[in-house]
Amino acid sequence: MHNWLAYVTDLARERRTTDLQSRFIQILVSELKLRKGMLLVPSCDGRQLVCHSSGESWSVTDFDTPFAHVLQNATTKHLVAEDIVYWQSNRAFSKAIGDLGLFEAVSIRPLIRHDRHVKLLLCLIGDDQTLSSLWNDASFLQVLDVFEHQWSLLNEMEGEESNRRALKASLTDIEKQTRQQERAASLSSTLIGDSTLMRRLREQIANAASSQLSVLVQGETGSGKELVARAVHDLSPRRHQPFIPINCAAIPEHLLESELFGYEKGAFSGANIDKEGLIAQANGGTLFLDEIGDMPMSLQAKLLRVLELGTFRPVGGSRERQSDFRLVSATHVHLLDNVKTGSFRQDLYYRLLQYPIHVPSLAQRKEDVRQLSYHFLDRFNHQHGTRVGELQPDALDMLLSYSFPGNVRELKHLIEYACAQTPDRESISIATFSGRISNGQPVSGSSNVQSMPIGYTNGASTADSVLNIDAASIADLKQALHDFEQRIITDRLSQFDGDKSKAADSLGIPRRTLTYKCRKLEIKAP
Ligand SMILES: Nc1ncnc2c1ncn2[C@@H]1O[C@H](COP(=O)(O)OP(=O)(O)OP(=O)(O)O)[C@@H](O)[C@H]1O
Repeated sequence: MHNWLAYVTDLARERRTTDLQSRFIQILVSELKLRKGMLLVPSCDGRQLVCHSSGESWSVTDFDTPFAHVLQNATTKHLVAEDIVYWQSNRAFSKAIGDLGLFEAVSIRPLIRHDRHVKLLLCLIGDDQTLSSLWNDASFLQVLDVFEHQWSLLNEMEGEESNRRALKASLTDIEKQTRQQERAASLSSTLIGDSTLMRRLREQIANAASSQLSVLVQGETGSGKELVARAVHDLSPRRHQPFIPINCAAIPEHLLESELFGYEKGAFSGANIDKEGLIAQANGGTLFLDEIGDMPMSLQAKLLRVLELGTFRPVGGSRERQSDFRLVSATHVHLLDNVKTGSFRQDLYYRLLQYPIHVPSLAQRKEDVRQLSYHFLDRFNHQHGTRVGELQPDALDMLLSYSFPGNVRELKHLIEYACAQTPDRESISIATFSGRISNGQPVSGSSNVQSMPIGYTNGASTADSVLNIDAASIADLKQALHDFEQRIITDRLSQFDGDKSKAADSLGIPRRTLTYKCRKLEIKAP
């Protein structure tokens, strides 16, 4: 005679279904001296039954175990040794049951029927007589009832709790997504363009900004890589710390190391004081290495070391320094090709590429040409206090059919050039572009002296005129210096028949620097 009711408080005390199940089976096994007891729980998709304690599972789609039948018919099965032979072809089942003794049986009972669904199976293996009388024992059936109630209650509470957690997680996800979208949208006043590609780019920037990963920005010259790098910094948690840019192509090789790492007094002749490098200055903020593809091999190894260890040593220094910076790099070359040809370290490449961002060329997003054109036109008017009107339809059409090898930078220069050619309050005509674009192609030498406005006086066309700038009419110093530099280099290149080494020598700058300037100023060698 079992005192089942003594266990009721035990069961009512459990607060989790898993604990309740274990406690229940424990009670049954010890009270009935069973060989084994299991509770089988249908998986979420209903295709499997999973044992509450061992995690073993049985498919219930093939009906090759009695479990599937009990689940389907919702009636108790009591199987003695000869019945079990029939099911022994299912290895997992026969392993779980083991060899039944002569007086042993397997009882499988469906529990907690709800909407014609069975929520649990109780499987008991033990003495045949004990098990067959169990289902007629009123006091046991009362305990079973308590167990089922308690299980349903806990299961419902756990379901609600998991729904609450899932809801909270999805709300957090939605909030995060909304925040990311707002951050991406906040870039639309600096990274102009409403094309799908531009919107996707802004989203990528917002995602990259919230991570700590190294970002590699790739894209054609003039497509906006530097703007993207800056935006990654501006949206990142480091935005109140310094953004330190350096162009690896613009600095002579022998100076690049000391620029980046700094130097200590006496490191070389002329090093009269300690000088902090850009890596140290970027501490807490972002270091932007533009034209990373031009970084010399020797420095690539040193950069990799800084990225791996977070420490570096200034030139001539003996002590390691620390700098916590986030690296953003950019290149217009296909860096993987450089890796293949051995001019760029593969390990560094993958270290830089933790978060790749590709900036689409302007030709890939022609929809943005109009918006960008008006952006540059408004900026021109604002900077020069002018009121140049809109683009005439055929002028806009010409821009839309142009291929823009120099990307957004070229469009910007074209608009500035057109504005400078257009009298105040008049609209920009197609004729203003005639010196720069013809039949959808750049006019050769269009970046030369004849076409560029300095101080917005027309007609400066020779090297001599470089010195004849109407300084009083300069309204944008940056633009004037740009044009001035462009004229000098263009003139010097034509003087040396396009020989960059000679032109660079004659101007007292390294060839690398000249090459870099030519690209930046869109100067094509004659
Ligand atoms: N989406 C854009 N919206 C507004 N201005 C842009 C956009 N993209 C580029 N620009 C402008 O175009 C010019 C060139 O951009 P930027 O210097 O970022 O290009 P880049 O890809 O870094 O060029 P390079 O390869 O020569 O270094 C800049 O004046 C920049 O402000």
